[in-house]
Amino acid sequence: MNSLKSVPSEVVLCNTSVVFMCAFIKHALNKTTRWAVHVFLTFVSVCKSHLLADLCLLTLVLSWFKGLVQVSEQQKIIMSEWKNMSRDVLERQYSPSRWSHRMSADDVIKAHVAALKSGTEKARAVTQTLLDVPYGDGEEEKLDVYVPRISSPDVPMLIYFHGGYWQFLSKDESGFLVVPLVQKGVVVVAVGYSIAPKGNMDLMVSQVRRSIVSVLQQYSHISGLYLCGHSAGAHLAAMVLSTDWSQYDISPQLKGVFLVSGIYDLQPILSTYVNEPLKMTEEVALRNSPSQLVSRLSVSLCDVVIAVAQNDSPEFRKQSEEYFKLLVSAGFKVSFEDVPNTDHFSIIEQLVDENYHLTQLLLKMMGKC
Ligand SMILES: N[C@@H](CC(=O)c1ccccc1NC=O)C(=O)O
Repeated sequence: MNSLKSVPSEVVLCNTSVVFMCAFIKHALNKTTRWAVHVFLTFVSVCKSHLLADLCLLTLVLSWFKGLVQVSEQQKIIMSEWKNMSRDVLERQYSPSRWSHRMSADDVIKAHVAALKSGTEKARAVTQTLLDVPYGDGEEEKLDVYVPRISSPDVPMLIYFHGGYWQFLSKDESGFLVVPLVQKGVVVVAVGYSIAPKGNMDLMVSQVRRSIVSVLQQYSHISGLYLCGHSAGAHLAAMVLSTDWSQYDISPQLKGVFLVSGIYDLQPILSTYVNEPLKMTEEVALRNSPSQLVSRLSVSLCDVVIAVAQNDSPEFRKQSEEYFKLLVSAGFKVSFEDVPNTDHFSIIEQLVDENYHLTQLLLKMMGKC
């Protein structure tokens, strides 16, 4: 065996600098592998064989290269799976009704609209209401307020943004979730906004933000402000969470945001039928994607719940998982609820029931359980 002395000094120097270079790059990629590199380096420095030292170096370089390829491949798969989908596949992924296990796509939508309408009629029959309160000058810039009968010093307010892919539904069938909340002393507000094709994404986002400001100006005595949204409404609620309030008269202190089966990255729907009435450009989709705005969020004490249906499509489920991870890494207090035996529609319809898991969670968030 050769002693270390017999290895030419320039070889040792060159090998060592390559090892350090690898270690540096590897450190930039993955902090945990730094320790593996340290072990290699120690091994190289103590071994007495020129051949062994070169073998170590070769192994290290090869493992780094393999790791580099694997990491970038994984990142590519995670970041852009939807980019590899054909239009047909993408449209299926973004057709929530086609993933229900309960009924056909058409029937599940009909049943959804019927459930929301009858739930809202019942809520209006048993609750004190203030309907069509304007929050702006636009025809759709109105909201419905559902008020508890018993007055209490602790009155939280829940503002609800309806779903419907920014092109269906309205506030008029968005009172279905009111009864179990109002019974516990929560004021519920259902917000109307200008759906497409009349409205566009920038307008809808501006409307929901302005609705909050207006409500807070009229109800300054509430004990806490909470938001809930379903599907497109969860997207709008998440955009409220991402608001730079410096341009507004007040800066609302949100205590909790309850997001149900939402979309947080609008890019995948750009090339689908969903975008036909919306007519979003890539720029519009990016500036209205909550997932793009997380880094700008200042972490607040606000609680966030991200709920997704067991039978939401894989793309919808992934949207929720990825937004959840982004909020966690931004430091938010956020929890993820994968709701069993639900689809995109039943996950929200069941809020009519006070014993439903999400109703209980929502009440718990508002300190009313
Ligand atoms: N094309 C969509 C339609 C849809 O999302 C929808 C239609 C009516 C009412 C609500 C809907 N989405 C719910 O949030 C689907 O396949 O479900």
